[in-house]
Amino acid sequence: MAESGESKLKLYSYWRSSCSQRVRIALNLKGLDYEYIPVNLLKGEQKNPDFLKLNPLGHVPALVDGEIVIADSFAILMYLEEKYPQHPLLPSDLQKKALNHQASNVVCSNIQPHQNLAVLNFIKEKVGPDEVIPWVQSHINKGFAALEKLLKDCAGKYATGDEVSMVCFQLSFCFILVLLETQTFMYNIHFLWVKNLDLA
Ligand SMILES: N[C@@H](CCC(=O)N[C@@H](CS)C(=O)NCC(=O)O)C(=O)O
Repeated sequence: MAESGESKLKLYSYWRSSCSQRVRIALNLKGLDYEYIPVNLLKGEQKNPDFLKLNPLGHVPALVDGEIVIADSFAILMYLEEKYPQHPLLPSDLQKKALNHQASNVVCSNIQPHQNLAVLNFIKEKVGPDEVIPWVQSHINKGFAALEKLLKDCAGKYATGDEVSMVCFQLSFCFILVLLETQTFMYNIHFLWVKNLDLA
């Protein structure tokens, strides 16, 4: 659903990127139409000069809304929430809202960065291939242990109650951690409406 007179949203994304999945889930939850532009991280397309103009860090996702460019999943979710209030990503209860922010930031700051391709390759090259998994696991496990404590008293059907909210999207990255054979926990994480997978 693009509003009349507005250009269609564009999402630069990679199918296996957990940060991009969060945004795809939010877009689909809110019923927003968008153009999907694949950026193949394994082929290094995130380092193409044209993409670096959108995000100098060379990370997906990036959302383009007319003249507005936002290149960070948390910032994108907040933007979508303000501009398209339908199917809210955050509960109205202040405490639950704060909890969603806190848990989302644990994922964004303390867990996800450790399993980034650039980080994995750096450890592999500078420290050694056998060190990658233990290094990453030790950091990610700390984040999960904290999340588990944070959410244990409020989890319902979803992470912070019976409504889908932002932190569920943040947690959609669990499948990557399963690949890394690290400790996982699942608070009924639903892979909602993840569409347009680019399997290239
Ligand atoms: N804080 C950023 C992190 C973005 C990020 O780390 N994206 C990963 C994919 S999930 C990426 O593009 N990695 C590319 C690389 O490591 O070269 C966000 O939440 O959007």
